[in-house]
Amino acid sequence: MIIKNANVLNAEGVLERKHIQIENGTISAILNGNETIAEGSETIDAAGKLLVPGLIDMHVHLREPGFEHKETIETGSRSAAKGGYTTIASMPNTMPVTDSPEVVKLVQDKARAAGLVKVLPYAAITKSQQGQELTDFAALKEAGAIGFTDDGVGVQTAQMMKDAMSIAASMDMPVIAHCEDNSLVVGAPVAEGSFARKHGLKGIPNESEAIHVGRDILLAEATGVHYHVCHVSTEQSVRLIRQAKEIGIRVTAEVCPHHLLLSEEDIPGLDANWKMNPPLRSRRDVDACIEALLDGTIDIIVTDHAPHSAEEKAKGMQAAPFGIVGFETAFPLMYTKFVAAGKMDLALLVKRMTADPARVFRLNTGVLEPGAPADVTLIDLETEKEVDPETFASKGRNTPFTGWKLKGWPVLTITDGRVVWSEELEENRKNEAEQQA
Ligand SMILES: NC(=O)N[C@@H](CC(=O)O)C(=O)O
Ligand SMILES: [Zn+2]
Repeated sequence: MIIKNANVLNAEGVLERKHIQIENGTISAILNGNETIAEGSETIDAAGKLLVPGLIDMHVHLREPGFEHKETIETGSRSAAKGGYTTIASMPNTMPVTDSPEVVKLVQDKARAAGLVKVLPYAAITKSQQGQELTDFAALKEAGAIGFTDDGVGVQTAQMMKDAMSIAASMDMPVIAHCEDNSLVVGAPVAEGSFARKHGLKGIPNESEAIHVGRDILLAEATGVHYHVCHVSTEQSVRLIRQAKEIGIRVTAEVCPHHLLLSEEDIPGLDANWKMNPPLRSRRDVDACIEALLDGTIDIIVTDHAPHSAEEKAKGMQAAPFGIVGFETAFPLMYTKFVAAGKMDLALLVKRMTADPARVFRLNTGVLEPGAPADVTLIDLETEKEVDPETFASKGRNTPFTGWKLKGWPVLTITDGRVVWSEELEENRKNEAEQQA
């Protein structure tokens, strides 16, 4: 396969016209755009499109097994591919929880059957994510888990976290933490602040996140583990991570587009499509997260794709589950609101969604070079479209970004040399499904 005339970022972050040659699922050559090429059996003309390494999302919820009404591994994979992702890491808060080799294998098997993107499973730190008893780390690593996390809940006791980190360190595995001290939260659906006060709701304080970040940084220092902080949302967490990095503690961190783009002041009313954990916080927190992403304190961008059904979200701000979908809006949001708005270089945005996650989690993808897997995404930086949840490939429609006018839409996604998403492919798939019905 040849992808010709693509715009590719060079090492200096400047766009150059290139032809990408793919053989047996691998990038075999990257040729200068003015070279004439022998066209292969399959040629894709990418003229005018940006070609980047397939995007990598290290924090996603695919809901299978157990919550297939929200999403399945297949629908989640398709949503990811449509969003330009070729590698995603799935969180273990399924039912049963991904706390045994059997569930790790089930996730891998379903992902392979879907055959769209690479799904890297995380396994739970504690059995059923109850915080009481550690899982069998060795067996889970052996089964293919790439790290340990109880995402969805914080590990409440320091001793449990320290034990988890000691074992993970001894087997060279990372610990990934959802940072939340439950004693500071109790039943609050939104952040502490003006929105909570206005609507008479309990508030989630910044300390509930940052207190775990601080505790865990000390434990990471003591154990030497690679400690990765999930969905950073507070100024205080940023400060602690920055200091820890300065003194050489092995900490990395992620942030979600919604925590870079929305504050509590933007929440229009009691609509649960604006309810997620961590919650939307103050403008100061948003600004701190942006600064941290730009200066490298925060290493990577993740979506925390968290689909829920419309019925569940209709229960209202207090009762609805936390979470919003993310795959299909992440790149257009970040491109339009940061790159096109002149606040971030295109090369840095792409790096935070490809090479940086690959570096942090030691993946063999995320770069465009001969010998690398042919995981690539073509992006249209010109066409403006409105976010319309009805068009999502995800089962989830829960997004606060409905109606936003964005550019930077992925148009073609290739995993291991195979086109896994394009409009044409999608049309064909729908037609076939209709004929079968
Ligand atoms: N982020 C969310 O709001 N929800 C996630 C859990 C999580 O990532 O904490 C979910 O599983 O729904
Ligand atoms: Zn979480």
